[in-house]
Amino acid sequence: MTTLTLEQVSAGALEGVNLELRGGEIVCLSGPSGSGKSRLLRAIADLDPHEGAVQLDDTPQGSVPGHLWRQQVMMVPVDSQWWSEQVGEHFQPPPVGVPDALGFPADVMAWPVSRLSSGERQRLALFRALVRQPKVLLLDEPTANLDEALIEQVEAWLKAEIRRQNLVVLWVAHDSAQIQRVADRHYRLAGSQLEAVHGNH
Ligand SMILES: Nc1ncnc2c1ncn2[C@@H]1O[C@H](COP(=O)(O)OP(=O)(O)OP(=O)(O)O)[C@@H](O)[C@H]1O
Repeated sequence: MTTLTLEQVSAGALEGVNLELRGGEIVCLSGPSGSGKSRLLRAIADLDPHEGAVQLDDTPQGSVPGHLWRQQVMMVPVDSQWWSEQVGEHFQPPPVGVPDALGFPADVMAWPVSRLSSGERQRLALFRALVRQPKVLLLDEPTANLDEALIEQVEAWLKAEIRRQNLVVLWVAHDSAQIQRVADRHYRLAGSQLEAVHGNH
């Protein structure tokens, strides 16, 4: 089973974070705006400098070039990046189909990226990350741009894929109802520390 280990990680205001995350388990992170949730995800993805050690199974983060690390430890930011004109050009090889839960018609791969709404971009960015089969998914508010009807549908799909692919998942969420539905563990950022939240989230 995949394990991601954080030992004495300090990034921004956060200090000395120790965490062990296991495949197939969803760990939610919450905390006030600006408390450092995205910054912690970026540190784990080797996108921001930090102190302390991050290790994926036996591989220390520093022993692998950043782009190769991120193939395994993949972050899906709230605002995803798109670099080609057509949606399908971001998927190599093109997927056989798009899961129904994401709510797209069959021709979505032929759509120009410029027509995508923020919610469509977010759903396609999640799909793009999952088809690349990383070992770790760092999800920054993955349903932030979705309407009520889609939130639970996308959540359920994500949850099923995470279990099926045994992914290690850190999921930043603000909505306590969502945390209740998806989290196996929940930590809140409080000042410079991560605080475990037990029972009723
Ligand atoms: N590269 C950086 N250098 C210096 N400060 C930064 C950097 N990136 C983020 N910050 C600051 O660190 C703090 C935490 O930012 P972060 O984006 O992690 O917050 P967040 O908890 O994800 O907030 P939100 O819920 O609003 O997205 C903020 O005050 C931000 O301005």
